[in-house]
Amino acid sequence: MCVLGFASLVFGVSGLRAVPSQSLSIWPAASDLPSIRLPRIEAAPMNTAASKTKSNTSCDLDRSQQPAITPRSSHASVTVVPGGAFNGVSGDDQGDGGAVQGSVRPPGSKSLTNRALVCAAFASGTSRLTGSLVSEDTEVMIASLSKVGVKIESLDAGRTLVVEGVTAADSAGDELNGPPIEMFIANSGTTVRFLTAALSAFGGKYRLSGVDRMHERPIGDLVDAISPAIDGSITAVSDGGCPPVEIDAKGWSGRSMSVAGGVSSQYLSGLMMAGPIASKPIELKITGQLVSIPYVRMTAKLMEAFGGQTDWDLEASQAIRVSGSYSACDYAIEPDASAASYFWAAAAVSGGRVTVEGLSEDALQGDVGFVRVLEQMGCEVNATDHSIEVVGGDLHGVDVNMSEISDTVQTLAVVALFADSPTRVRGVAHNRFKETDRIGNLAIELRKLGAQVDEHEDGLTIHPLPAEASSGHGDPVEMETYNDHRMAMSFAVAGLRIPNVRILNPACTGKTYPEFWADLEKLTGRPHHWQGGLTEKGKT
Ligand SMILES: O=C(O)C1=C[C@@H](OP(=O)(O)O)[C@@H](O)[C@H](O)C1
Ligand SMILES: C=C(OP(=O)(O)O)C(=O)O
Repeated sequence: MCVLGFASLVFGVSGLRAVPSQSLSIWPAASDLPSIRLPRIEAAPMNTAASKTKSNTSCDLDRSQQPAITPRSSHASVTVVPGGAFNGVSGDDQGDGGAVQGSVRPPGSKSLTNRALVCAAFASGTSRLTGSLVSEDTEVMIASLSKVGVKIESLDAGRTLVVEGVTAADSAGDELNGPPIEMFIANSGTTVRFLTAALSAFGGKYRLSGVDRMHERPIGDLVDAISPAIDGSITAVSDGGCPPVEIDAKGWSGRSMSVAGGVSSQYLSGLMMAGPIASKPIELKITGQLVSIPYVRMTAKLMEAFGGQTDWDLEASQAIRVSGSYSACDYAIEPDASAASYFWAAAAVSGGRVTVEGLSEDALQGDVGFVRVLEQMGCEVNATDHSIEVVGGDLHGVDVNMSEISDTVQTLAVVALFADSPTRVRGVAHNRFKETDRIGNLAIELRKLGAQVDEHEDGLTIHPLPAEASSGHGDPVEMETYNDHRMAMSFAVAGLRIPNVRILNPACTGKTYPEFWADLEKLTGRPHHWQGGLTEKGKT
């Protein structure tokens, strides 16, 4: 049965450079994490007790041993043009230098597109996914699924995907004697984690590899969860339990698995989505605290739309039972809420007013909760059942656990620069394992703007930018993006307020939002300044 539900969700709320060498633990103490029940995100006033973490992970990365971060893919840079009441221009002015005002509809959600692709790929029948994201992360998912025999037709410039699923009968049994099917998953965490689970359940011989950074991002806990249940073998090849992943299997023979939740929720989501592909009910036990919980609820809702069933009571038993099988579905994908955070932040830092269309507070994506943090900081939030508007106000620092909305930490850190008191971000130790170290490298870059930023094991304290720093620097400040789309998009928000913020490798937004720069230009009504030969394709 196809359920197009937008169920309500309670908020819980690379240039070449050696990374600093330090030991890293990523297992936050229970006291530092949100309770397993989804709380509404409450950003407390600053100055609550500092958090503690303990080291207890099989996925520690010895960063002194890591290769250098992937080089920048382009030598271009972009400087967005500041504006707003804070730069001597009335907040009511439109156009050049004015506060950011307007509305925008971001492209489809990466998380929903890649989930819907997996469920549709292993469903009986033909699904139609509308509002899909067209970006690197979805392209590598589509290319990989196509290699398993899934037929995916792209209409409307990729925004509609017609997916003809494969079933267990089509499983790649023949390939078991031949070489593995090679899949390139770039730096897409959702793709490698979802497919590792799904393909091991489906059966066949596969090798999933990506860019250098992907080979530093942990997947060992997922491989460890699958190993005892697999009829065959599964290996994470790189040191510390990181991709490439090699699978040689006839599917899953076990029915119960245990997975650690503290490094990434994508492991659990992957196992959940793989359950119906394994064609028999399974039970998943979560060990330790679970990060990014709203994504797991999103997984359950998405699966439901395609006929997968999940029965879970995280609070009582930390266990999820998965059953059912997938059947084709027409599914409408929400705009991306993490992408929306940059536009809401643009209103916050420029004293403007921005409406994001196509999202409501009932969205499946927990990142819509970002607006409630902005509200705690002093912004006004006006939500309807199809849009969320943020109106800038006087900004105050907050103390907030962002474990549930960790993709918006960089956005919030930039907004925090313009508050009148410090902001403490907690609960995001796992952010060190994303496209780059989103704690350490974020602190390095924000300091370039003149901010005092304290790095903690589980987050950051961002102190307000001194007045002289927010009025700009004579020379451009070059902001490294580490090939991390969210660094680039967040620094664009800083550039809306601070003159001469030059963002390197802007094309890295292509991971989830190739049209970001064009959409921001449209919203601000003023062209950015491009340097260094970025092509029109790169720009848009
Ligand atoms: O399941 C998903 O779609 C995602 C889960 C989150 O990862 P973690 O669970 O690793 O925090 C998030 O950062 C990522 O962008 C998308
Ligand atoms: C962490 C992210 O992506 P992923 O883990 O899917 O690569 C992200 O998009 O911010």
